[in-house]
Amino acid sequence: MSAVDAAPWPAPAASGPLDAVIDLPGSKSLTARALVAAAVAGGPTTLRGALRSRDTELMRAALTALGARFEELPDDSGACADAVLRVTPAPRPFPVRAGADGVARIDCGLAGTVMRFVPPLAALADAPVVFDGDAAARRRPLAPLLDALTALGAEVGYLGDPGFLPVRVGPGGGGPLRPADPARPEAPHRVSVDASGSSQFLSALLLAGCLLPGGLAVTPTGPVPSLPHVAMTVEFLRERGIAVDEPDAGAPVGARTWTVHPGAPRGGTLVIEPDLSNAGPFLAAALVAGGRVGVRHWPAHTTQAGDAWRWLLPDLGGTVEQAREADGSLTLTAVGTGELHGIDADLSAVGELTPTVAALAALASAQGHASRLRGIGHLRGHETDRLAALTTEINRIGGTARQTADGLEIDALPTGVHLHPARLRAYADHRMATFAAVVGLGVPGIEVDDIACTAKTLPDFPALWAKLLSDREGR
Ligand SMILES: O=C(O)C1=C[C@@H](OP(=O)(O)O)[C@@H](O)[C@H](O)C1
Ligand SMILES: C=C(OP(=O)(O)O)C(=O)O
Repeated sequence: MSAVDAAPWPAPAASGPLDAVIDLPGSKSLTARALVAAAVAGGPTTLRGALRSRDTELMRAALTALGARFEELPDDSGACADAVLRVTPAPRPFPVRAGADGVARIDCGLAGTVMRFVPPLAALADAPVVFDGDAAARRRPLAPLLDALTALGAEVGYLGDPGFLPVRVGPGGGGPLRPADPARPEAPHRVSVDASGSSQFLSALLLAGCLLPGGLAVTPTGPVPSLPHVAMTVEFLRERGIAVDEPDAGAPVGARTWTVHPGAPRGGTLVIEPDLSNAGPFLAAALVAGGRVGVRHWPAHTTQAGDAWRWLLPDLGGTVEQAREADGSLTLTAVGTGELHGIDADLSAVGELTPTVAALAALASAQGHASRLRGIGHLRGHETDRLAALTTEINRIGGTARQTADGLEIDALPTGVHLHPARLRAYADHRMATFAAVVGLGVPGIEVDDIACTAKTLPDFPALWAKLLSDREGR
């Protein structure tokens, strides 16, 4: 039985103002970087608060196939229910573990982080690896990264459609492992990449770049979306002792070069922040239902895209408060009245927040407000074509949405026209499933065909959502 054959999930409608405070598991993006850095580090790493979800389990399996070891320890802090992981880094070159048929395989599932961050490591392994994933992963862009690896001397062989999974990646003649210039061993390797389809191509090269003799200088040939995620990669490497030179923000596109210097990231203990992108649907719930929803342990400084909720939610009709708890941590609380505003926003830097923003915008359209979401053409290459999916699902419930070249427009509905119940499709996309959950708060009778796909980054979503709605005492 496939997930969509399972019984649809009835999205609960709001029955009154909320008053909840929640703890969320660790950030998917920070956990992915932490697992990769720990797997190639100069010594063992202990990770606290690491996310356990489909994406991060696949990342662990991928890095295990390249020789890293992961051991779960009992959580002695009592502070969080997430895994405490002890990571023993892989020796180099990474010793590839082949299956019974002599072929080493890595399953990427639908995880952009696995399908982008791990192939550069396979170029530094002792044998080729075959990467494949879900049917939807075979449609996600990969060619610019693989072209960059080929330019660095790796072996890349397409096993299906050129430019897509499945693909075999190996060290070739050892290209990336040799100095770029034998006469100047300190000189970095240099490569260009078109990262306009995904910032993950740039992050992937930077994460592996410190392992190349001389390091790696990467020049994107076009615009780069999701720049906070690149900043996250850079900050992450620097915190682990790797020097990274960043280009001037004002430098022209095509002339901006990120240079990562050689070295092994430091091991040690690392605490992962809660996932602020996954905080979005919960905070949005306060705007739809009215009342208050707090998220504990909001970081005071962060590179996570989800920190943008602090300005996005006020634009959409809510207010945001931050309070310091007795233990010194921050709780961020969204406060709403049920009255929503439309929004006209460039979301290129925070594209993964779009489905939640679109849910609020769709509900705002039934209160007479139009919205325009711009700068997010690259969402066509996410877990599903999110611009197509959001348009279809908003129109399915009686809204009026259309795609533009780089985003979405949602028209204000005439007075007296309401959104109506429907069974919404998730397209195997965790954020389309949570889009539907937020819509369902405001439109009684919404069902979701596949709520289980939220396990990609937030396995407990249905239970957390139920608690959000029942927890009237909150604190
Ligand atoms: O590096 C990362 O962890 C991510 C980068 C972004 O990818 P895109 O630049 O492809 O949007 C983001 O949307 C994705 O959810 C996670
Ligand atoms: C785009 C996303 O994921 P991925 O890491 O698979 O690219 C996302 O989580 O919104």
